[in-house]
Amino acid sequence: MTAVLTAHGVTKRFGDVTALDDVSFALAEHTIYGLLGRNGAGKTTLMQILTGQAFASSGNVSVFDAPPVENPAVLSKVCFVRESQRYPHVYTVRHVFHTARRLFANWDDTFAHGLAADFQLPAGRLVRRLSRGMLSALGVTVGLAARAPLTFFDEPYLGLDPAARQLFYDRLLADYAGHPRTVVLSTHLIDEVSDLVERVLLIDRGRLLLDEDADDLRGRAVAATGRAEAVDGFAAGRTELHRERLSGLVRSTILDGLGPHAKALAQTLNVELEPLSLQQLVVRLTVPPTTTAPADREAAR
Ligand SMILES: Nc1ncnc2c1ncn2[C@@H]1O[C@H](COP(=O)(O)OP(=O)(O)OP(=O)(O)O)[C@@H](O)[C@H]1O
Repeated sequence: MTAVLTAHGVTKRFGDVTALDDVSFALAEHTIYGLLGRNGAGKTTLMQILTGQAFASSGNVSVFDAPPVENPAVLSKVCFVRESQRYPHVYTVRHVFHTARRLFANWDDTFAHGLAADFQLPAGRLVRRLSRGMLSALGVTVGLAARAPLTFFDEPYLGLDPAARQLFYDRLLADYAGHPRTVVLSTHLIDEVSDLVERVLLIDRGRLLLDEDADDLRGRAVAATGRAEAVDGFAAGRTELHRERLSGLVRSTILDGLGPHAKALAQTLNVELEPLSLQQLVVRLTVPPTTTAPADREAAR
């Protein structure tokens, strides 16, 4: 794999809060990542450090083989789109595009104006007069048209309605096909991006819980439903993440439960198997179990 970014042992402390705890991973070129995790998990803090906007308390980051902090050569290849982006008071949408053209070597003005039209973004309007959704559309437009080799989207599309979000996903995929780059999407809308992302980084309370191929994860866990003894028989020796009772039946969430052997066993035991979506899996891995079922998060690594 050709890495565009590597992070080694990145830890970030804010007083007694450890926002990131010994996080290490690499981002490959030409890959779309989903950066997932619950509120306060550390996603924004991580992206700020990776884009040179904040210092790690310890550990190091290399972006295109150099430290990103105050490094214009590196930062010209990196685009960080976030909802809290501030613009000068007098800026219109057109001004933002002008500035982006100077900042990003691969900026495509025609693409930007095409996206603005798609999102019904008035080019002459002051940014401070845009609606929340329009501001999100502006962020997304800049992130796409910049065509930066490394682009981070920190939930910039939260203000977008479902149709506009779909437009963003469609445009991203279409443009990515012609102009492959590394994209990191931080989002809580996991089901929506589940088919888009190729690899998943899951952060839980500052620690990197998963760094895996999205396809592998999609088939990784199952919900097994049946009578308690049957489910016990199926779950024996497997990693059970969660268990609940449903009117006389037991439903157990199990990791690595979908192989041919498991399917045959489930059939014999009369246990019904249902694959978990990426979102369900992330919820199960990051929400503490409310029952006495054993939960082995380490096994998910
Ligand atoms: N400047 C700061 N000072 C103190 N604590 C901070 C600061 N920035 C972040 N934190 C804390 O660090 C932790 C991680 O925050 P971060 O914003 O990175 O989470 P997140 O995963 O992006 O959350 P969300 O999904 O809610 O946006 C939280 O506990 C947060 O309160």
